[in-house]
Amino acid sequence: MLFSNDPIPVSILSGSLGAGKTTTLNHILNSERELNAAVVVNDMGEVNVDADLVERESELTQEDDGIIELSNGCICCRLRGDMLDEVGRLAEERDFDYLLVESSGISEPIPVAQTFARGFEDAEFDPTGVYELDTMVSVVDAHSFWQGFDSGQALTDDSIEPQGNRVPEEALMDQIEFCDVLLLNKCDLVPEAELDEMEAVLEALQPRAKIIRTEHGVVDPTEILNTGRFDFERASQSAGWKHELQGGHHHGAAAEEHGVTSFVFDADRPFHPERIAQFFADIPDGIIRAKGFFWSAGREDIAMGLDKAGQSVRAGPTGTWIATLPKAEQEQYFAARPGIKEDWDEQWGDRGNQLVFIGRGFDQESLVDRLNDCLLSDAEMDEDWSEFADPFSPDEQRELALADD
Ligand SMILES: Nc1nc2c(ncn2[C@@H]2O[C@H](COP(=O)(O)OP(=O)(O)OP(=O)(O)O)[C@@H](O)[C@H]2O)c(=O)[nH]1
Repeated sequence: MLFSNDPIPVSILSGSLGAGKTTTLNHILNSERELNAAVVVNDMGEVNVDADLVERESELTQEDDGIIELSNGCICCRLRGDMLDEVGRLAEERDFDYLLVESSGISEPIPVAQTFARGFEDAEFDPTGVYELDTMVSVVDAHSFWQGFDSGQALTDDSIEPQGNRVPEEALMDQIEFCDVLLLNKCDLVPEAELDEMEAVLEALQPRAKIIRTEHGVVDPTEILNTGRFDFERASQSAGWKHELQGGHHHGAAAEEHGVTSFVFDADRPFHPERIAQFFADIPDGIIRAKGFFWSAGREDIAMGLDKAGQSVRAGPTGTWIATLPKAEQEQYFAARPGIKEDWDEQWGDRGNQLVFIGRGFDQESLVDRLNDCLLSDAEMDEDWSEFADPFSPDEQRELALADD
């Protein structure tokens, strides 16, 4: 039992459509009979099927406010304020000790976590001190794991309304990269050897999370409730690619055995815009994740970003080079990050390329050769860069057209 001033712990379940979130939630509710939980279920459709399933298979009912349904929208965007107002109302009554949230299959976990950890400007209710985010759980479907990274397969499904121009594989990547506990569910449908391989990939994409294999969502509730694992700063740094950029390369025996590798391409000369765009549109299938920033010749004023999740590849303007900031701001930046000046170029400052690639069974050497060929040659370094054809969008990261196989 909580004391009335203790914050109420919250566990959030994310995961793609049909991965097993509802099944897991029901398992938890049924095996923790003593747990006095309230549940928020977010469904994209008009009828909240998941809420009905939770109600039918557990002892909670919607009438006595055990379950809040948020339908026809997503709690990571349109329904963020609604969710807070609802859980604020719940907190006033305060006859429960734990809050469980099941997000919709395409929810991005970061904004949902932010809503609980830091509140949301458009909502009246401020959750800080009332709720405390305890564990972010992502449920990954082992049975459709590889297809999950295939070209927009789920986009053809009419029941899904993509968020903006985001695609489900990007949501899947977010869910893998931002969580404390990762349930690899539906393990009954996949041979052991293949599960080992998936786990090696998952570890490379997300080195911090605890990975647990499950069948029909059967997991020890202590892995999900009151774990105290969530920490916003740590979670936002936990993606494998960030780790890699910070020089934290260490893959275990499992990765090695399954040919899972990663590397950072680092160069301080600009890319030819047309050649690098072509390269991005034709990255080998083995690369599951690529991320980072780059310098496209002719765009000296802006840092370009690359974001590849499965078959989806986005590239375009993303940020600012420190070299383009006013002197006073630059000094502040240098003061805060003493190491940065080591890579500072007299003429070009911090402009350069840092791209992380994570995948399995790809030929790193040939990839690096291809990337080197995309850099400007010595002769091109002396040309007028503004004359180069530039296929990138002028103002945002956009999906690149995929090269025909
Ligand atoms: N074989 C097998 N089936 C499973 C497993 N877990 C869940 N299922 C089935 O998969 C289907 C989807 O499970 P749900 O728990 O509804 O998945 P969900 O993630 O809540 O789905 P959405 O809310 O639609 O995104 C159901 O028919 C489950 O019975 C599992 O481990 N193995």
